[in-house]
Amino acid sequence: MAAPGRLPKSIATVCLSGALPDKLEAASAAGFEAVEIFENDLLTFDGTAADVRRMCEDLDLAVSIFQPFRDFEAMPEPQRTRNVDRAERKFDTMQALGTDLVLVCSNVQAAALDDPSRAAADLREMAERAARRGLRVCYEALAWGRHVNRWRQAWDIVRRADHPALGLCLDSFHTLSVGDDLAGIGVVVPPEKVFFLQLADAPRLAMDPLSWSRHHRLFPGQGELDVARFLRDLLGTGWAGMLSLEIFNDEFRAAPSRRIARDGLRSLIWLEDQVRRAPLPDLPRLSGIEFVEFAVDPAARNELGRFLGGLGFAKAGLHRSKDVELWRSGAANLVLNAEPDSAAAERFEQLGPTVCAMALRVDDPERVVARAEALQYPVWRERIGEGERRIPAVRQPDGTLVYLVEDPSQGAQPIWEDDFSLSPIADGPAAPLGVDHAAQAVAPGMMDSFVLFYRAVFGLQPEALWELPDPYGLVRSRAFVAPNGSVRLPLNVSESTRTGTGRFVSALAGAGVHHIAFAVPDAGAAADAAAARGAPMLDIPENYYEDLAARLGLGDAELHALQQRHLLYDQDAAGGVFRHAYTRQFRDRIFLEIAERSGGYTGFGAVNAPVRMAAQRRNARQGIGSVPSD
Ligand SMILES: O=C(O)c1ccc(O)c(O)c1
Ligand SMILES: [Mg+2]
Repeated sequence: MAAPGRLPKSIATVCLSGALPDKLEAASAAGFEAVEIFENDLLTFDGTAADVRRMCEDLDLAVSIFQPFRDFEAMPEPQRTRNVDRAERKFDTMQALGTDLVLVCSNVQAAALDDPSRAAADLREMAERAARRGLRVCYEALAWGRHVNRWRQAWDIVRRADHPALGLCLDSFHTLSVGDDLAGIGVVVPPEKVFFLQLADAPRLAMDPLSWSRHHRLFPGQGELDVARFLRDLLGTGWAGMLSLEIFNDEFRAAPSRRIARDGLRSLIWLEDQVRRAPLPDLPRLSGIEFVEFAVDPAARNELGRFLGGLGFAKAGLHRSKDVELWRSGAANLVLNAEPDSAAAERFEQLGPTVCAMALRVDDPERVVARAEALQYPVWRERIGEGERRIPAVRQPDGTLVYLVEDPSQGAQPIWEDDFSLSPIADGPAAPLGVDHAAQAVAPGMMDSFVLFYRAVFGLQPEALWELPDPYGLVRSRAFVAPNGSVRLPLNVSESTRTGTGRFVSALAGAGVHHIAFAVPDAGAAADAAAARGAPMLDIPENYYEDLAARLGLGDAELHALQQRHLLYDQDAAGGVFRHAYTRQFRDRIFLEIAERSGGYTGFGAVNAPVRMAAQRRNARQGIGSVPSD
């Protein structure tokens, strides 16, 4: 039974990959109370409807609905009579399945009559036949229905049919995709006549609703439709039924069903918070990336230390009880973790030197932990030594850790002082003000899991998607940004295994941070200092600067100053300017950036990414900057 406030939750089998038993197990393991049995999943199952019913019973799952029943209403004879026979046969199936509800979606046939009273009469007859067996029918307007494609039209027909066993099915996608909403629904539809509710989000795409719906639906919170408002409008009528997810998505169909099912449940928990039905602990107030942590062993640490030294990083502290070093430049912190028998060691054993974690500064770490746990994200607490601070972490969808540390600028004792013996270091010119952003490569099909994670746990907003041409394929990039701009996390994904992103993902069997940008007050001075230290900076071709001059009309002196330092440049419409430069790669797996923002620039220099990616490939071919990997 659902807790007070919470509503029971269901998921359509069509959302999940695998054979029907896999789908049911995944739904049950995630904690759903019910499943929509999608007819195709039954047709392709090698067993009877009664077998499905038993499986569901064993898994503690109710069958919330059987669907879809297509092209039923307002057909001319002889299809009309045939449809009634077809309905009786599906009622048999429903009874064997143990569900009392069937979904009829609006007719898409060219032969369908544009006659609401005929549609009403047909549905009334179906409802009457259903009622004789104790069954019920609900009617859904598909956004591409031949004559019925809005919920108000579907309601008009249900109202005319006037049968207690006939009600409405609402589906957020069909309503929101055509620019409609549920405003005012309470005035016309009694809440008890909404028999079923399907929830789906989607990205905004310029596409016909049918293709959009069949391939690109997402869980609530993963897309751009206002599903929360949709649900709020319905709850406002006093309706309190089951929340059911119905997502047709090509990536979901290919992904492990357990991850997708769990994301589905999380999306509904998040949505219940959005509509204040079952509030979660408040979102954190974020104030930056406190550190990025590398998994190393002593040898890799030496090599990585030399690489970091090029940007002015130096050892600034030693952990009191573990083989962990703090490297620092200005206000940017990097942790090099060689402690055996730790989460870092586990990652090092498998993947060699890589970023294994990052830490976000938040107002109250324990509240974030409570929020993450309520959303069923795993929480990690490393063992600690006497007198040391326990830093909790949440696991990202790829298994890497996000530590949560209290913001030292808000009066909290910096974690470094409890756990490290610190040795002061002298900062060079234009030392970092902090970590500007940390970019991650994610495996294809994982992006939407991250969208939900960052939005639901941290309240990060996904920015628009960039499509960046790498010499060997396309990289799609999307940044997640805190509302106050203090945390920026770009995520990159590539279907091609030959792009920089794709190679990183396959080499590292998943995902991780592959690029850390440090905010500097003056990119020119920082680049000069890096050059003086012999940092391996990425060469940028002359053509880039010629294009810059043509595109943005920069003066010769400014252009020369950029070119000399391998600096890239971008500006936005409001006059914000971005100057940045990259190092070559460390072992083909991580590179660093110095980044100067001015005039309120909020982007990442995405226009320059193709130039950077091509330069990285050129450098890699020339055998520079990429020490052979282990
Ligand atoms: O795409 C479809 O055909 C389809 C079927 C059933 C639904 O509930 C739906 O929203 C869409
Ligand atoms: Mg639907």
